[in-house]
Amino acid sequence: MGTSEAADDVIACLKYLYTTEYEHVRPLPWCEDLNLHLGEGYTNLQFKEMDGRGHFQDIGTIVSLADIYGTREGEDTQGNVRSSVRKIRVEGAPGIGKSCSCQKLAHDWSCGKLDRFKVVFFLEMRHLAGKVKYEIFEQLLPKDTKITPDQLWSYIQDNQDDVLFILDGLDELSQEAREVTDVLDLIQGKILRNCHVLVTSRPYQCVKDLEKCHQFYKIVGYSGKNSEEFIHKYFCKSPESGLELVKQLQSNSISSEIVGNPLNNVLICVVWEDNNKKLPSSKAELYRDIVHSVAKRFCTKKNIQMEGGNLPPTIEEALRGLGKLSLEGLDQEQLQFDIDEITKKYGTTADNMLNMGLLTRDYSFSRIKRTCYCAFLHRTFQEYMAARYISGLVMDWSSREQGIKYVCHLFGFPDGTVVNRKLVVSCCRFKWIEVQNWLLLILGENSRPLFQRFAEELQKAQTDEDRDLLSFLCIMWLGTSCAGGKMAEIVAPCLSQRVTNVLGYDLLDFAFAGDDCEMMETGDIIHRLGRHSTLRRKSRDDHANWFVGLAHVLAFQTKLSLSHNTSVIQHLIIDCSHILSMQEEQLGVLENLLSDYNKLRSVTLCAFNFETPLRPFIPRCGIERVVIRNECFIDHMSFISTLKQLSTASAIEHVEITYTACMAGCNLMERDVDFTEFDRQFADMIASQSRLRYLRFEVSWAQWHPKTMLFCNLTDTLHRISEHTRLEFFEFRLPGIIIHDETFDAGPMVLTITECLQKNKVLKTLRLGWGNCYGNKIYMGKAYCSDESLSGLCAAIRENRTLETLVVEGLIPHSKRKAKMISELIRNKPSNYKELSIKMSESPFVDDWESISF
Ligand SMILES: Nc1ncnc2c1ncn2[C@@H]1O[C@H](COP(=O)(O)OP(=O)(O)OP(=O)(O)O)[C@@H](O)[C@H]1O
Repeated sequence: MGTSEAADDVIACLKYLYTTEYEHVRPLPWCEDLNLHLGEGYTNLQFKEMDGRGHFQDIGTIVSLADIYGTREGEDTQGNVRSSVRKIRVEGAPGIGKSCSCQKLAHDWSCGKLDRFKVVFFLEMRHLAGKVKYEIFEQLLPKDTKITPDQLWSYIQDNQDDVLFILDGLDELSQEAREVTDVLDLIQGKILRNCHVLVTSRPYQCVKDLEKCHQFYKIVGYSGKNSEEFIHKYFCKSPESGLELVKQLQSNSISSEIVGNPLNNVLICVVWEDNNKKLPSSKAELYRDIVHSVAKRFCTKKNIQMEGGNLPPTIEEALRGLGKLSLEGLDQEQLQFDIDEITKKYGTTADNMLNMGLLTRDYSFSRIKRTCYCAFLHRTFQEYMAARYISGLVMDWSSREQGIKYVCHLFGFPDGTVVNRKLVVSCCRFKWIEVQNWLLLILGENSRPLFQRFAEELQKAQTDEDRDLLSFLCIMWLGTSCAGGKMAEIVAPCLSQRVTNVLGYDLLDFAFAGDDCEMMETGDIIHRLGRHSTLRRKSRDDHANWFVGLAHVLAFQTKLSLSHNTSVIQHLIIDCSHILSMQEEQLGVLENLLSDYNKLRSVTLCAFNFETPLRPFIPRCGIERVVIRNECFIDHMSFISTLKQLSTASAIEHVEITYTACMAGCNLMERDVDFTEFDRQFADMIASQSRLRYLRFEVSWAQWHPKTMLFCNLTDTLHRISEHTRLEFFEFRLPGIIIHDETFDAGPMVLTITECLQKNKVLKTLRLGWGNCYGNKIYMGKAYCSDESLSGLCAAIRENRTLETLVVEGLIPHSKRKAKMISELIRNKPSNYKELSIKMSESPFVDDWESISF
């Protein structure tokens, strides 16, 4: 057989190898049955190319490494660039897809997609032990190849421009191999200088070996779209699973950068599948599995023996080292580490720490004073590793005490007295928020000592402010913990009877404001501001967790018998705007618990807006007092729904509803609003709450649609009040000038108030007010009522013996005769009245209403 025929045979063998063996990737090398088909599963990665000034630029269009050659091929026909670029360097973080891309390149060639090259040799550097000439045979060719290494070598020498060497993982080339191999000569063009070489390595490793390469690419992983695409490909046999996982990932706080790493992405798919199509119950389990798989992958790569599923002690030691490094780094706000220092400090463990795959290397930004450092694949990994390290200390008897001390310190409960609790806990929250959250997830029931400490501090709290803050924190942390239900048993008995998520300040804001910014450098402030804005999002999670924690506490306290003499939550003050950050399911749990919780006496709902359901917070039994303070615009339907919900609660004694702003009727969608419905609902609520003693409704600012005039009509409501046997206080206040041409007959209202005063024998305070007040005058609109009606009302007022306060503003239109009647009444007010006032309304348009005939 001649050399050329033999070379054809080699080419055929290589193609066969790449189309068969390299057709699949094994993401978990120890798991033989997990083989992903490259042709179907390969997902586009994002690449960047370094420009002449040392900056990486987006190159957008390249889809796989084959495109690098595709592009240059095109250029060749026009400008002969083809000959100048022969050595290409590709870098990327661990698991980012370097090997996979190389495999794809070889596979593409074998399928005829890259016939610009006659021969492609794909060599894995970690298996390289000698000269390239022999390694080709060792790694790629069958034993009975019909060509000798020398013959093949001379063929390569003769066809250099048609030969591509793909050299994967130069960073994995062993020291022994380095001493004997000529692969570096090949990369540096010292041999076969016209051959094409594409060499990959982890970032900034083997820099000297690669500095002469003509082009430099960096793989930056999946875009959000790519990562979803991969998930769909992974689940191509059950597309609905893919959709479900994508949805779960979107609602989970798993960082998109983490899913952007193809290895992490595939691990998430594997873990999700193994876990009955659920993301592990906690993020901590997911990270635990990812870290474990990365470490196992390293063992397989390095031929380090494992016992069963357990990691060998050297690897556990390296993971502990990484945890300590993470923790110390976070303490110093350090995300990058000097490699030399790690090697000095961690001795023999350093090698495994650096190469396991959790750290990636990079250079400092400075081009003048370059140092090589390493960093975790993502900050979240660093935070997770720090928490993993501390929880490791807590769970090991020999280091437990030290671990617990660490934990308490991180949560802002150090040994010794704390002078400014608010400052200490908020600064710790600011600095350690993620580690705190991880710890609560990893420790589970092992966080008992921490919650015991919270309970002690709660008992020691001196002021209401301290108690509110500590209760808020405890409840929020119960909601974060994966053993929140159990831990609630420890803290619940020490919580005060009044709990609230309204602190008057945001913990994370407070810590920021508490820092001495003048002492910080500008860069530091900018960095902190950036971090601060991400933390703002976290603060929403804090409130969502508070609701979850509250559910744990209520579940525990519901089980307590009434005779149990521990203190239970009786008063809730809730900023409802945070409900929006809660998930539907969590809200359902809370609603169920609250509806069965009969120990609640009062609930105050603040900043309630029409998107927030009120229902979950009004227990069906036991509640005595409901206060709603809303600062948002609210529509008519929400008024109605609030009243309906109040009607269904049993035995309420006190209801206060205050809206700072109201848009009723303004909304174009509400043109056909029937405001008599409002009166009906108000009346129903009063009728169904037989124990009601106090009812107050106030809107302090409103814009009205002309139809709102009907809002003045409270006849049904007043009928119910006249029959009520307990109601002592009723106040109704509605502002707004009614600008329209229709008139309002106030007669029926005046008549109903009259009847109410005649019939009711319990009411002590009745305040009714409409219209806006400017100076001493009240402007309402074109109302009308006869003098006879007013005279009847005056008589009823004189005869009523129970009322102590009566104020009616804006309802009765101004006229001289009416003014006289009223001043007479006031002058001779019966002795039971402490306050008696009837203010008439003026019209903004018409001076003398008497002149208008009806
Ligand atoms: N483009 C891709 N499409 C689909 N899956 C991919 C892709 N890139 C990587 N993967 C998946 O991620 C796993 C890890 O990728 P790969 O081994 O190529 O990473 P690497 O960058 O070579 O990592 P290391 O530096 O640790 O060797 C692969 O086994 C594969 O399952």
